[in-house]
Amino acid sequence: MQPATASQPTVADRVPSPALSAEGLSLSFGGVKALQDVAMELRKSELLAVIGPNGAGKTSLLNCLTGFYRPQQGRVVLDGDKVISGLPTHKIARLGVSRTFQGTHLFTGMTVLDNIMIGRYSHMRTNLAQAFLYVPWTRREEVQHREFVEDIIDFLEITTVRKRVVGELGYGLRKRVDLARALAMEPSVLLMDEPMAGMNLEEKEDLARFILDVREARGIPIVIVEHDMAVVMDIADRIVVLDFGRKISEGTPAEVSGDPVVIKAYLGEAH
Ligand SMILES: Nc1ncnc2c1ncn2[C@@H]1O[C@H](COP(=O)(O)OP(=O)(O)OP(=O)(O)O)[C@@H](O)[C@H]1O
Repeated sequence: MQPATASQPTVADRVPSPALSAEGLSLSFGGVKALQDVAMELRKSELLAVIGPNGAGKTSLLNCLTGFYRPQQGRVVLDGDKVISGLPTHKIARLGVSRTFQGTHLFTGMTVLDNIMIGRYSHMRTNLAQAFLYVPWTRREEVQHREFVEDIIDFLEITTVRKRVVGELGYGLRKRVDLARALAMEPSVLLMDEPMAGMNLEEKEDLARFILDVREARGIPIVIVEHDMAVVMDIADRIVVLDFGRKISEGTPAEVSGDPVVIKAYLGEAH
């Protein structure tokens, strides 16, 4: 076999590095093993769902990916070469990992627009004193951030409520504002923790459409933790299945839903 030369790319050169990957993650709380040697890969532009029965470790995995939990073993790598496990959450967010939460983490007394502007904070150069004195570049910077945010507001079709206080909005719209706030951070990957929980069918269909749009129109790869199997099977490109902290299956929706190991894990939950 010929050795690879500078003019002959190797297979590794041709395969794009994953947007985000986890290698050998283990995490325990006392005697509870929340994650055991879990590996996963989020490919560029894909929508990857993480599913599993209650207590399987889905939220723990998401928390390790975003730095909320620090795994005792393993590492998380962004864009093929940036090791982010061990970094504080705000640094991980600044590097482009953005998330939405179970429920929402919005300021209910503030307007939709102001909540989304908070998502721009990590991109602002202006400090508080400069903002107070309103120096000229502060004004220019604010205009640029406003334009960016208005574009997201249009994209998520929340223009009519942009000046409304978040506390007055229904749950479906709040979740859309939460998604807008996450997008305002200009993420390179987006992680969503149970976005459909507590929604009616119409709200679920709306949000599913916007999630697909984020992936398709903005090219942002997404990890979604979700209990609603109909939604997962409909929108996911691939699925990772956890049970008792271990990865028990991985593949396309068709592969995973036909996997006897997965069926057994879910039947075990029902009985
Ligand atoms: N902060 C914590 N302290 C102690 N135990 C925890 C903590 N977080 C998670 N666990 C435990 O780790 C295990 C995995 O929990 P995790 O919340 O990650 O599962 P999950 O798959 O997201 O569950 P669910 O679908 O019910 O939200 C569970 O046994 C849980 O009780």
